[in-house]
Parts: sequence; C-alpha cells; structure tokens
Amino acid sequence: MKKITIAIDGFSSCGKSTMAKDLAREVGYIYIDSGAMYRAVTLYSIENGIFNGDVIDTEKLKNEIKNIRISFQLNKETGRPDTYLNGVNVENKIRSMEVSSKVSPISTLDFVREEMVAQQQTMGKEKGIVMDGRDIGTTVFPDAELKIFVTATPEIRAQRRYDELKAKGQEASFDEILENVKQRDYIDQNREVSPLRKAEDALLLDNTHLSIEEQKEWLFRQFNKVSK
Ligand SMILES: Nc1ncnc2c1ncn2[C@@H]1O[C@H](COP(=O)(O)OP(=O)(O)O)[C@@H](O)[C@H]1O
Ligand SMILES: Nc1ccn([C@@H]2O[C@H](COP(=O)(O)OP(=O)(O)O)[C@@H](O)[C@H]2O)c(=O)n1
Repeated sequence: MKKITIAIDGFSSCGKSTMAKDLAREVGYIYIDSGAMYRAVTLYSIENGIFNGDVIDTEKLKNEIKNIRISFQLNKETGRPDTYLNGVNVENKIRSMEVSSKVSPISTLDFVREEMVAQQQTMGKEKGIVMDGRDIGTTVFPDAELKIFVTATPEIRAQRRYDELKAKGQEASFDEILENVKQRDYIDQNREVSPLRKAEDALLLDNTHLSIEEQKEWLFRQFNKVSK
C-alpha cells in the first residue's frame, strides 16, 4: 500500500483530531495536531510578556519566534502525542480557556504562520502523515491525496468541548465556550493569510448527527479508497 498525505481541516471542536488520531494509530501514520502548535506559540506569548491585555507585541514575538521549539512525544499512558514547548510538556496548559481566547489573533500573524507551515511541511516530507487544522489542505499540503473538511453546528461543537472539559474536571461554562467557538470561527475564516476554507478537492463531512464510531468508519472508507 502506498503512503499518502491526509489533510483534515474544519471548524473548531468538531472532532477533527479525534478521527485523525484514530486513523493514524490504526494505519501506522504520524499524527500532527497543527492547532497545538499555534496554541503553544500562544502559551509562549502569554508567559513571556508578549500580551498586554489583548494587545500583541508583534515585534517582540517576531524576534523570538525562532526560539520557540515545538515538538510532540508519545504519551505511553494515553497512547497519544503530547505537545512540548521548549522541552516542557504543555499538553494541558495549551487547552485552557485563556489560550483558546488568544490563539486565533496569534494565528492571524503572517510570520507565525510562515514558521509553523515550514515546520509542518518538514514533518510531512516522507508522507504517511495525518495532519489536522485550518489550512492543511489549502496551504500546508495542497497536494494531499485525501482532504477532508469537517463541520457541525456551533451548539453541538460547544457541547462536545464542554463535555470534554467537564470530564477532565476543569471548570467550564457552556456559554463562554460557545462564544469562543463562534469568535474563533469568525477570525479563522476572515484573516488575510490562509483563511479557513474548504479546499476545492476536499470531501465535506457534516458530523452533527454522527457518533465518534460512525465518523471513524466513514474516514476509514475514504482512506481505503484512496490509498489502494
Ligand atoms: N461525532 C462526535 N460525537 C460526539 N462527540 C465527539 C464527536 N467527535 C468528537 N467528539 C468529542 O468532541 C470533543 C472535540 O473533539 P476534537 O477531536 O478535539 O475536535 P477538533 O479537533 O475538531 O477541535 C472531544 O471531546 C471528542 O471526544
Ligand atoms: N492549521 C491551523 C490550526 C489551528 N489554527 C489556529 O489555532 C486555533 C486552535 O486550533 P485547534 O485545532 O486547537 O482548535 P480546536 O478546534 O481543537 O479548539 C484555531 O482556532 C486557529 O485560530 C490555525 O490558524 N491553523
């Protein structure tokens, strides 16, 4: 079976990484959560005085972007990759509401995107990779053999994220999450550089009424059609 590149894009919190991780594990591909990389840059910015309230010191971040090293390491307990920022495991910290509320503005910056896209393309050089995000099928891997664009209603997506945070024992407000999901969708779709949009050759999946199992089966069917 030939190795291919799989790009999964779409709106926030609809289940992209859930299905991407499952597929990667099953077929022995590398999985990369590109959103985790933008979240790590955001966490770095919060922790290093790049934010003054909501205002970003873009000059400072531009000077420091090359010092931000992001990597992934398999967590043996969860069987999934954890995100590391300059050698420190930040997997939990990058999922906080504070990071969620600041990540989309950081992701509009052209020099941040340039750096992340270059790293992502290096990770995918050998193919055999599943990457999820917002611009994977349009910008990072425009030649990917399989492209999926996932969507679901904002209310369902906010509910899924709410349930996830609650299950982890984290404080969460449904209304705050719904507002954040809608706000990020707006910024992600309307930014100048690589806005969130469906690549022309991507398959559309609305998983509002699909279970995790059903969407996984759907993705496997698409993979089997393309990788033969
Ligand atoms: N089809 C589904 N039905 C119900 N919950 C789902 C479904 N797909 C994913 N989830 C759950 O929704 C939450 C968000 O999924 P995730 O894969 O992190 O989304 P994304 O990567 O698109 O932000 C997770 O807790 C996940 O377990
Ligand atoms: N390829 C990507 C991936 C994420 N992002 C940005 O990073 C944010 C967080 O991505 P994510 O995948 O972790 O988002 P969730 O839907 O998982 O909450 C998005 O809202 C985008 O602003 C991006 O600009 N490009």
